[in-house]
Amino acid sequence: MVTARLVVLVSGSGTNLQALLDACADPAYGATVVGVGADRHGIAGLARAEAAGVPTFVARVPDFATRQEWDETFTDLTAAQRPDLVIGAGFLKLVGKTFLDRFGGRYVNTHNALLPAFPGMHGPRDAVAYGVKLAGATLHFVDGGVDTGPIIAQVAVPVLDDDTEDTLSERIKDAERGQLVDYVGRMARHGWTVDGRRVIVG
Ligand SMILES: Nc1nc2c(c(=O)[nH]1)N[C@@H](CN(C=O)c1ccc(C(=O)N[C@@H](CCC(=O)O)C(=O)O)cc1)CN2
Ligand SMILES: NCC(=O)N[C@@H]1O[C@H](COP(=O)([O-])[O-])[C@@H](O)[C@H]1O
Repeated sequence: MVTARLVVLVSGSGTNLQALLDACADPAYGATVVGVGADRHGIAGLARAEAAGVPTFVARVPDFATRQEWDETFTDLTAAQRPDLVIGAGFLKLVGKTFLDRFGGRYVNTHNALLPAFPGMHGPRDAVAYGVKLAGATLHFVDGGVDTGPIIAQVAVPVLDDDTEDTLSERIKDAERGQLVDYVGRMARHGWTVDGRRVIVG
């Protein structure tokens, strides 16, 4: 069976990455994590990759003279792993035109809000502050905007009266990991089509 090559991008604890690593241990899943990229050193996500024997790469924005130079280097480091799909899993850098010219249409991101509500860095915090009763996670293609690309899948969780940003974030992440594993596997095994903003997997 042909297996899809995944590069996963992380900035933090990497529990979504771990869920993908665990799923990929089964050959029937149809995908393999061939590289893990980050925008910072010293994060648990990189340690998880190293523990699994997966090559890692890091490029820090402050180490480059311009954001464009960072984007070009990050693109080259990602391309070196020859990914079929790039997965943003808690990756906290907006990528630029060079990256999107290379990987647009096969860069998917999991975001911890029900888009188009609450894009950006603080989905659960914004959901609690707004007072919504349903929150969740969105798997979407990445385009040139911030969390504006075509939506692949969404999963909802309740917001409880005593929720804080942290308790809601953990409830979302529990649901988000299952959705990510389910849909990345389906995309790897069956492919997908995009018609305008509508995404059909399989
Ligand atoms: N071009 C795009 N790149 C990325 C997107 C996207 O929609 N378009 N999604 C992100 C992930 N994301 C939320 O899901 C997200 C990540 C980062 C930011 C942001 O404003 N980052 C700042 C820096 C923040 C920091 O380092 O602490 C920045 O990039 O300068 C917003 C949304 C993946 N990439
Ligand atoms: N907008 C980007 C963003 O906030 N992403 C969120 O960061 C978490 C990473 O968790 P993890 O490192 O444990 O996988 C996830 O909930 C993801 O949606």
